[in-house]
Amino acid sequence: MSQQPGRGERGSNRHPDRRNTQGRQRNRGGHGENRGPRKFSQSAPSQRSRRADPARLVAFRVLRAVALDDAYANLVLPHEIRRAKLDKRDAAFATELTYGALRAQGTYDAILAQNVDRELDQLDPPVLNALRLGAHQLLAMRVDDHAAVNETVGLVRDQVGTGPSGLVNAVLRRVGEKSLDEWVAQLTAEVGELDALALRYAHPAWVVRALRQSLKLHGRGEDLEQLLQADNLAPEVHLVGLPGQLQPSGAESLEQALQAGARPSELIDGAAVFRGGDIGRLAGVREGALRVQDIGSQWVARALAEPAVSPGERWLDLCAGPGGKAALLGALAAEYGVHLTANEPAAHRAELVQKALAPVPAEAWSVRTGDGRTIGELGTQFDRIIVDAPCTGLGALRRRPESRWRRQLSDLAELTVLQEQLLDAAVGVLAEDGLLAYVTCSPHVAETLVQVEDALRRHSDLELLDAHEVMTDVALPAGQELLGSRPAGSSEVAAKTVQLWPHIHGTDAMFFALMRKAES
Ligand SMILES: C[S@@+](CC[C@H](N)C(=O)[O-])C[C@H]1O[C@@H](n2cnc3c(N)ncnc32)[C@H](O)[C@@H]1O
Repeated sequence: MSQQPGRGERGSNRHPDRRNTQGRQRNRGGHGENRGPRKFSQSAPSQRSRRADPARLVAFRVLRAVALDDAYANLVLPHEIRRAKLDKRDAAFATELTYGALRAQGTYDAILAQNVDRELDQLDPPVLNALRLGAHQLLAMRVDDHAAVNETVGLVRDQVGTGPSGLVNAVLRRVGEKSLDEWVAQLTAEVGELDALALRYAHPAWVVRALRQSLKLHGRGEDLEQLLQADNLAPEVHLVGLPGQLQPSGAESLEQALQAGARPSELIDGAAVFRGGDIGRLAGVREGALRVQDIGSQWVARALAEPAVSPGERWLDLCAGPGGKAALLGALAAEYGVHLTANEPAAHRAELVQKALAPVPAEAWSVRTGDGRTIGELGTQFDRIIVDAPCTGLGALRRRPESRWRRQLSDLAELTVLQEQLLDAAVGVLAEDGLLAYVTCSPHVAETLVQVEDALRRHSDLELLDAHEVMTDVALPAGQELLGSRPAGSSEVAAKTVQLWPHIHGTDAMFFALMRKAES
């Protein structure tokens, strides 16, 4: 690989919350080892590198796309890495830099604001993005200080022009004068506990508040810091081998994944955990019988689909895009001789659902492209329905580094109305004695417990089942143990529903409620 000037050792994937507490004397290892006080280049910024380092340029491009086009970093990054033809090591560096700078953006902005002589929103957006990248290298990566500053200045000269390079140089030098812990200590000296946690763990304060409330109501009030820490770690890759008589078989594909280094899930059957490695090279993934899917998602889909199925049932996935749960439900539907309708309003996402279901025998499923609120137009009653509702996604912050800063508290109002309407539409097409699963990848109380309580109030013919029991039934022993006991003194809805957590279950923070429509 090409030797990057002074980049230092890469790949620590560390985050602000997990950094050492040794202050300025930290050993950064590798050829960029830095054991003493920080050293910066003596040459003026204008005399330094004009060329942007390709890995840093990739990170810069992704941050620009996220800011300007509302792009998702996890979708843009692989494309930019391919475009720049980065080798494996540079790709890992670009990934850590991109995700780290995006995830900790709020914390870095607070630090930068201490060192810039104007409001941050008065800086050119590309300059601010470059400063965030520089801050992440200085404060959370094993990169030599002078390389972090010089390369960021070079990036700015190459991509923005020489004008702002002096400012970038000066600001980053000041940022590099303290460790992250020292900056956080300074910034949190006079703020309340919640704001201090928000800064330390790089979450917006309203998100910390929402997570704290949800943890409390689920009897885990002590866990807040652990959860915030878990949100900042890259998730492991979870795989599902689709069940049933598929060609090729999901079970065989899963076996191949295990031989390639994956380990079987301890929580549920048919799942595996893959750590480091290119999943694209697994034949099963290319052929579709082996899919990447969070184990929490698999777990709730199985909990709806496994209990006492009768052939000929009709199932509905009301919010199916991009098709993760639909693929698993479709494969189970084919196995049990039932039919799945997968509904999704966004045409491009409905296409993804079609693609996800492609390995499943076609007679077992169909896709409807339409608004879930109009599902009654089909004139069909369904025996099992999953409403995997559009939500804030606060339970999947590990996966989408930028999402915590993009989401606003005000989004909740619109989303909770939509969730309510989708639940009502689902109840309208639920057959007597039929099962309705309500799922979110958010633990926000307004999207979870409150939605279920309100739905039960609006629909007196709905009965809340014990989702805890159903999820325990489809879990392996370790999964049963991890589900644990119900929170003491919680409401009936909290006791009968399940909230998974990244720091406990290693899954997204999925919420699962199961209801049945009474026979009249
Ligand atoms: C949380 S995602 C579903 C994830 C999916 N079940 C899976 O496992 O891959 C929510 C989905 O709801 C869709 N959606 C948004 N508005 C909707 C509506 N009015 N009716 C039905 N689905 C909607 C979104 O496009 C999105 O694909």
